[in-house]
Amino acid sequence: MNLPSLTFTRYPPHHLVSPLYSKLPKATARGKSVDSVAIEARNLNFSFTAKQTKDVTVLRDCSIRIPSGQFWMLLGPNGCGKSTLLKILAGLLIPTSGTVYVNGPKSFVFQNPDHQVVMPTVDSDVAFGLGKVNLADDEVRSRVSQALHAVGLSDYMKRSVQTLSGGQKQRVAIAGALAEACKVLLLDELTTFLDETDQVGVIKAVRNCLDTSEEVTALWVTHRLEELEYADGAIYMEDGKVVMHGDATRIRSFIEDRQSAYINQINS
Ligand SMILES: Nc1ncnc2c1ncn2[C@@H]1O[C@H](COP(=O)(O)OP(=O)(O)OP(=O)(O)O)[C@@H](O)[C@H]1O
Repeated sequence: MNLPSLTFTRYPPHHLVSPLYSKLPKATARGKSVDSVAIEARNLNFSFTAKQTKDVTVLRDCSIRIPSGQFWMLLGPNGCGKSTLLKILAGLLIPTSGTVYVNGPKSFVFQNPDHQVVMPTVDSDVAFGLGKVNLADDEVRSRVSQALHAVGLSDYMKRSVQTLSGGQKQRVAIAGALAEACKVLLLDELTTFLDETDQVGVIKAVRNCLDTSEEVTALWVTHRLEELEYADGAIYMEDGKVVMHGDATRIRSFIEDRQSAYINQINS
């Protein structure tokens, strides 16, 4: 794969970067040709520092690469470091060492749907982030309308956000990111608090955004193996390390084998 010239942020500044693993992902998905990278992290290490106790090492030498325009999922047991990795990619945490490149603008959507929406109506919430750029009213309306269409909420434009389900609120948050021409969506366990209908609605909305735009890339943290059917690729972590990286079907089988072995072990 020919890599574009990427501007990496290097942590700490003097750190020497080792080469990427050779078995990073294939550059094709769902018939799309993929010729650029949206997210790349090399040799990330991260520890939480605490005054009273020992530092907690959370990420150990993690390297990932996600091609542009693809929907990837990040899986692993509780506490393995998924959210920490996502927050580093979002720029919300600074790694102890390693390098990070994420195409911008990027947007982080949190787990709790009630933390996503800030304005009284759907259209005003989607337009909220556009307030910081100087756009004509027509352009704002057009972006809001296109973004709501992409997440399947065109008919909800004037609805009070208080009347939305959790999944609809997540979709409004995603629409807000799309209205701001977001290139990378970082999505942290969005389906955790949702019922089954809402779960499917949110994941299909993300899949649809990517299918209708070559420009948007998404990384989705989840515990639900069944969601992998929507993914172009996946990353599996354990204990702060990237254990597998690439084909979603292969990763699903790997995790299912791991779970069966664990169940057999506790039953024997
Ligand atoms: N602020 C913090 N200070 C110290 N340790 C933390 C802090 N935040 C998270 N951790 C620890 O870092 C580790 C990784 O947490 P993280 O939330 O990234 O895991 P996760 O894989 O997303 O877990 P889950 O699936 O349960 O959401 C855990 O052991 C957690 O206890």
